[in-house]
Amino acid sequence: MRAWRALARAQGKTVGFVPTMGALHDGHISLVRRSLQENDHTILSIFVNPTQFAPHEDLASYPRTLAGDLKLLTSISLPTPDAAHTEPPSSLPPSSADRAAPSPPRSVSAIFLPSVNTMYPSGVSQVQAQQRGTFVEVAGFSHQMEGRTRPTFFRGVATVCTKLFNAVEPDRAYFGQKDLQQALLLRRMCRDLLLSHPAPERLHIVPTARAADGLALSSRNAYLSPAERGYATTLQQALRAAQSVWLSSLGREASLSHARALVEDARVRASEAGVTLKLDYVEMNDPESFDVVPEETTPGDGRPVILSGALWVGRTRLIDNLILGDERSIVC
Ligand SMILES: Nc1ncnc2c1ncn2[C@@H]1O[C@H](COP(=O)(O)OP(=O)(O)OP(=O)(O)O)[C@@H](O)[C@H]1O
Ligand SMILES: CC(C)(CO)[C@@H](O)C(=O)[O-]
Ligand code: BAL
Repeated sequence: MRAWRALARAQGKTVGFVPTMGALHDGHISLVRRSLQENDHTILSIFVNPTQFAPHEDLASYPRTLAGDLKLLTSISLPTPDAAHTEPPSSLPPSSADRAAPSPPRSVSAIFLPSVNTMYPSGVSQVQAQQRGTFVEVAGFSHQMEGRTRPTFFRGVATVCTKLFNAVEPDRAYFGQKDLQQALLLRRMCRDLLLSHPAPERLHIVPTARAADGLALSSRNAYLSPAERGYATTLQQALRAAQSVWLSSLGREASLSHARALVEDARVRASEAGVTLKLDYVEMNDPESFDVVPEETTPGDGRPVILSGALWVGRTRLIDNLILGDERSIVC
């Protein structure tokens, strides 16, 4: 990894990085495409990180599909931005500049598949009290939203991403909006740790890729039975319902109550079909502090708000979110 990175630097090539846990889908591919557009090299890592899973969570069963992942990654190619922009209109004869050899299409340059021992030289435990070695905590930002149900999750994510960033030293890194709290927290971590690889403003958040019915793509969707899949869009529908109430300036609680009521209706229907739905949370939080927004906040205030939630569909925990307002004004 270090030799590959040193060569890219010596050649003056930029490196974009997409960290993943594998079981790749079109959401991951949208991050890869964005990186291919913006960097000379794109590197993707696949590492199922034990420390972000609590002992009762699904580390053992997490989908691992390496052969398919590698096949998918090697099939992606994108015209280089230069080649795409210099194509002459077809009615004109090519100029001498146009006749210069076109740049080859860009594809993923490298795939980083570290072992658990490489990533955790001091050993690894999913039990925080038994962990030894160096860990990274983003204090004050790891207990809200996802962190309330998964109190050790962001410590594991921040730790592994620090290590991955140190290994790859990317110029830019790409994360998905589906895991919005994770991406914002990592941006803050880069700022707090004065990282230049990537600099916080070069940690990019890519919109959530969705199935045709609106379900956010996720590796864990593979756990869903066909009957469960029929109810998996409930969370997205609930968030949309809350959004419409929010836009009528009825306030946080009215909006969230609407979402909860929609989930309750779906829960009753699902249970008649033998499918269990259980709402973990729906919340509205400030994108900078992650605090719950005050009840009196309205869309007219002009500050963006994170509307997010998690829903158990059978034994599968699905998450989703919407940014209400102008996401470009989110600073951290
Ligand atoms: N639907 C999606 N759209 C855009 N980015 C996504 C999507 N799903 C995942 N990502 C992003 O891909 C990166 C790697 O995520 P990961 O490998 O955990 O996949 P995942 O589908 O989120 O898995 P999980 O089921 O564990 O949530 C993260 O930055 C994540 O936010
Ligand atoms: C960022 C990440 C790769 C860290 O393990 C993981 O949390 C993920 O895939 O979202
Ligand atoms: N995409 C988030 C990884 C996790 O849930 O563990």
